[in-house]
Amino acid sequence: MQNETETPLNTSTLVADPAAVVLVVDDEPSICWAFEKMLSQQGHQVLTASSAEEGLSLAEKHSPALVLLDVRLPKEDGISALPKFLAATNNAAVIVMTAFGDLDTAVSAIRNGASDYLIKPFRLADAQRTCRQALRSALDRRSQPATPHPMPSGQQVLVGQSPAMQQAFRQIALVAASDLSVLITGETGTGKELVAAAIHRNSQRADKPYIPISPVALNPDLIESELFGHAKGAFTGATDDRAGLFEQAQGGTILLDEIGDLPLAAQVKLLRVLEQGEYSRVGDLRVRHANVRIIAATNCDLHQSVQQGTFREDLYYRLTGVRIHLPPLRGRPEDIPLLCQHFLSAMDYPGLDAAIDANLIAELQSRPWSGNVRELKNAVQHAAVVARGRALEASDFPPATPARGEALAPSSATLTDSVAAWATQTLATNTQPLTDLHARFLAASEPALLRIAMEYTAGNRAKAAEILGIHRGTLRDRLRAYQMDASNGD
Ligand SMILES: Nc1ncnc2c1ncn2[C@@H]1O[C@H](COP(=O)(O)OP(=O)(O)OP(=O)(O)O)[C@@H](O)[C@H]1O
Repeated sequence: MQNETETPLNTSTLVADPAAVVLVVDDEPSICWAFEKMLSQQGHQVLTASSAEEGLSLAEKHSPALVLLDVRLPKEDGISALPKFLAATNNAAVIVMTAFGDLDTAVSAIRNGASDYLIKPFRLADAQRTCRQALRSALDRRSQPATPHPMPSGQQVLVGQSPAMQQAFRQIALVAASDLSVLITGETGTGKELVAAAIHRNSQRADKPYIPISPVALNPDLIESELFGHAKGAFTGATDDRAGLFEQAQGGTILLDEIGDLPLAAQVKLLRVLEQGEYSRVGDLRVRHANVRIIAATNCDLHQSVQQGTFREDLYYRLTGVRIHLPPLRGRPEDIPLLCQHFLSAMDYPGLDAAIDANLIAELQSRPWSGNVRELKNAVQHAAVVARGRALEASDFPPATPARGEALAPSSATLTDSVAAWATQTLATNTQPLTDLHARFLAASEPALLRIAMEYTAGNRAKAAEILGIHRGTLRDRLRAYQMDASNGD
């Protein structure tokens, strides 16, 4: 991006635009940085990714309104990934970024559904104008009535034949018809967000906005303002009145993902919305009416959070009235063949019927899938790329990740011996019959593992969670449970 000759930014007019989630996919860190700075100054939430694959998983999770997509990316290029971004987002605007002389690519990108393109190197002022126009038309499109009960795109279809998933489907159908708030529980990657989207899509609010919000992705100092809006002068930097996400979702549905991460002050406001259908912007006493259905999701034990004082008890009981639980994938192996077919068919994999044989299915069903359906989806996509059109084999799949708890599985004789000695001694020294040996083992061994991961990442929880292969919220809960949460977070 060229910065020297640009016209000055007119931020006073920009802050009036509604805040949106913007995704920048570029392997040049300087480009990501420049967009992040420019767009976050305008109040947008900016996510960045250095590859199409990483970008797609963020797009699926956060449904950005605008995607800035570079053409030249390390693995899959931007042009071939474009349809996937369009499918993974709800009518996002996609701006394709190309190098000089690559105009033909840009033109074909527009033909394939991109909203606009930018030719590198570009001036900041041009980029700003293009982003603004694209965002406006995307937000307009999103707020316009959609076709009633649109067919879900391949990305949004919930697949499952196990009794547990059939039960979940029944519950979705029942609650969709009502306007009740719902709590969706389940381990990471079990499909909670898909369920929330399905409830919205099948409800009377289907033609109104559906806004998934992840409190951990919001600036903790501004979270109340992001959710409920603020009045001009409410705090330093509040230069204008601003509507929050609840206002943008008016008439529609909000998904509060990882609800356990919501700060206590925002929990109070949320309870008021749930009980009285009212809220006020930060710094503004005027009572506003919220016509929004609230769906919450969590992969942690909210009841434990209540006991630890980090989650309000009244809110807990208000939310747990209707609960849909998604069991882990290892508890419903009969869903694995169907899911594999589904993910391969979404990739238009040739010879679908013969692509996976019974032996391979049995091998996949024996894996622990601690990342659940998300891990299976990534593994199938990985295997399909390696197999390049032939029938898939076990060796095409990435190695199985260890089961929870098995992460501590001994890799050396010394560790094995220590675990065996510990278990023998614990059993021998207990006078009462034991019923919680596994929990005791975790409590004895897990703190050391967490401490090392936290030290290794200099206290950065997001990185530590990545290394451990667990969700950030889970790590936070464990650190809290072991009273190891004095560090700064991320
Ligand atoms: N039953 C299913 N059928 C088809 N795809 C699924 C199913 N369950 C999950 N997926 C896919 O797995 C991925 C993870 O799903 P999702 O984001 O809904 O999980 P989650 O439980 O909300 O995870 P997290 O707690 O980490 O936010 C998505 O790509 C989703 O499309």
